[in-house]
Amino acid sequence: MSSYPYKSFHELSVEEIDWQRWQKLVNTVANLFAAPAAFVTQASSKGIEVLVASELPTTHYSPGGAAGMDENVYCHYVVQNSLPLYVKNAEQHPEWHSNPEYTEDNYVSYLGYPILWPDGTSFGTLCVMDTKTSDYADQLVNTLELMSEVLNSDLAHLYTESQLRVESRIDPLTGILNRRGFEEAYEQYRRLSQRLGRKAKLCFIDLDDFKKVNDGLGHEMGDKLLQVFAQALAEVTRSTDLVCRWGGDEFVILFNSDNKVNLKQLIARINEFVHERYPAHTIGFSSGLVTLDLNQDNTLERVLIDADKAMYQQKLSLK
Ligand SMILES: Nc1nc2c(ncn2[C@@H]2O[C@H](COP(=O)(O)OP(=O)(O)OP(=O)(O)O)[C@@H](O)[C@H]2O)c(=O)[nH]1
Repeated sequence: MSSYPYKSFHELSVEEIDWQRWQKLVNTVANLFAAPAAFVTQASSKGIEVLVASELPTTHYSPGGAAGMDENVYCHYVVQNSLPLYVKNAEQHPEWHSNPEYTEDNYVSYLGYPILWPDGTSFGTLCVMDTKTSDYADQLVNTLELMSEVLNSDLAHLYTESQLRVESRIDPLTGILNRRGFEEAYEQYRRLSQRLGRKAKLCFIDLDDFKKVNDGLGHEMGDKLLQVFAQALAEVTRSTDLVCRWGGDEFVILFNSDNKVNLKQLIARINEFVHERYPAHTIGFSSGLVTLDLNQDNTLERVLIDADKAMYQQKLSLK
């Protein structure tokens, strides 16, 4: 194995972690075991990364420090097997004689419990290390297990919270951003673009006579056409563009680039995509494209009014 497949915790879009509580917990573990070091670690692409370290002068590793996959450290065993590990005296176990924690930092004793994401995948460990051999009472060992379960449940809350956050920003019918998700993403993009001096284009799209589609073909078919239309938008745009179902039969695309947008070509590609899947139906739509000057404080509201106007002009010209 070259590295753990997990993202570093700091890269996850979770903001609600109560670091102070985790710090207190780790300090308490060191205290309770009268040990020089306790840690919460995470398995990440770096290997085993220290997330929280006991705040003691005797604690050798600090947050951010990591042991690579080639280093025979205790936590690898716990993460890879999702099992606790108790080494009372590494000297008596040749398999740990190549462990730098033992050979270089003299951590001869290790007790660690796995910390798991709610889906059962490894998160990391809660562990305590000592430079003396140890013989912890069962009660103490059980306490560490209990504390690792507290961390598991913190992670479960974070997981649910971040899932909910994602779900509340996605339109359930089409799977693309909903209005709320788009508004947030637009704000982020606007701020970033102002800093980087980037430009963007925004396209507002409204399906033509969609009421007639529903009335003529039924609501279910209407839903399917909305889905395939959203798929078409996602297909013909770049992964860095934002595609949103603004509501009902209205869609918005934010083109995240300085590149020219060829609306005619885009419309043709959307039509082609839909036609390949539903040859018997065409989805007529009108679109309005505006260029955004992100150096001006262009609120989304302002931009959409302009795009909407451009679109209605097109719609009227077709009637
Ligand atoms: N099947 C389906 N229809 C929807 C959904 N959301 C909105 N609609 C329908 O989309 C239609 C939108 O109607 P209007 O806004 O009047 O627009 P239109 O009929 O497309 O007319 P123009 O915009 O003037 O071309 C309404 O009939 C809505 O019921 C949905 O989730 N599923």
